[in-house]
Amino acid sequence: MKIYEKAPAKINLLLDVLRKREDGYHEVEMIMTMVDLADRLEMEELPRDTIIISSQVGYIPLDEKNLAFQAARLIKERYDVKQGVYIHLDKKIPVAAGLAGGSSDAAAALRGLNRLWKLQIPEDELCRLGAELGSDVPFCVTGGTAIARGRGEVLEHIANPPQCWVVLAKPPINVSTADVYGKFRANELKEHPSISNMVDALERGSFNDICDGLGNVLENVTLDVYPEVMQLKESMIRLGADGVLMSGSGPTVFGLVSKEAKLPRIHNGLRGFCKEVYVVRMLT
Ligand SMILES: C[C@@](CO)(OP(=O)(O)O)[C@H](O)COP(=O)(O)OP(=O)(O)OC[C@H]1O[C@@H](n2ccc(N)nc2=O)[C@H](O)[C@@H]1O
Ligand SMILES: Nc1ncnc2c1ncn2[C@@H]1O[C@H](COP(=O)(O)OP(=O)(O)O)[C@@H](O)[C@H]1O
Repeated sequence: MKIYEKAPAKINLLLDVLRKREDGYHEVEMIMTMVDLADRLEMEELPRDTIIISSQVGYIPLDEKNLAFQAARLIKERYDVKQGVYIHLDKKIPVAAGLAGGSSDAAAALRGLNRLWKLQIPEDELCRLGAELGSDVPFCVTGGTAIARGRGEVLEHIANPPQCWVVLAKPPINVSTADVYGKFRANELKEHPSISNMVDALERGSFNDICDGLGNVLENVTLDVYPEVMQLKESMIRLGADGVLMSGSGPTVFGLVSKEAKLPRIHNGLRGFCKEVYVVRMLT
């Protein structure tokens, strides 16, 4: 039997860092939501005790470094599953982009294998397993829109944003999340974006207030190293996007757009100097 799972990309509408913790991670407060740009996982049981990963792209690891591999290994170990699995990853989400592609693949593997092997693991337990694989994985297990606290794994679900267009532009650089957090200095931060304003804007479904409330304290770290990310932000604003922000640790910049008629200008304007531009819907 073959089963399929979608693994959508996330964006951070808000990302605040409160402090560095003793365990090396940073205490965060983020608001995350999903967009309709997704990898697709095909999973098939194998009779022998093995995990095989394949993908149509050549630039991701296919061995135990792959997060979908790690998800399968974790479920097999914890639930004493003797069968193996073949997982094909149809990658559409750009890699090391701040869009949680690897985390979402891991989450989709957890959900899919739970179904394939009829394990009946409840969602909160899948989230706990996910947290062992990465800070963003629990959110990718549940999807929706959530405030993420702790190192990202403590979730509180809130209202989805109103439907709108999301333009994603990824410059041709790969950013390491660990490097960005490593360069971040919490004590040099002058301003924190307001979580409560954003939650309020989401609850009221106010597109304009959501655009006004966007904020990411990691932006300046990445912008310092890669000025092209700043250029991309400025271009998106100039071309008419209503709200613009870097997602996660970057380098992808997203623009929220309410009017479809604005999209061709933004899309064509960006494609002039950025090859990877995607126009998608919010996943609500
Ligand atoms: C920045 C964010 C925002 O959503 O996303 P991305 O830009 O990676 O998509 C996340 O916090 C990334 O989550 P994730 O990519 O799952 O991180 P992990 O694998 O757990 O951690 C990678 C490394 O980032 C640092 N890290 C991560 C999370 C956190 N709260 N504090 C940290 O300091 C640690 O150095 C860790 O070794
Ligand atoms: N299934 C996967 N898809 C993409 N990248 C993966 C996967 N598994 C492991 N990785 C590794 O994880 C790193 C971070 O990738 P990704 O999750 O796409 O980025 P980000 O943390 O910026 O959201 C990449 O450098 C890649 O080598």
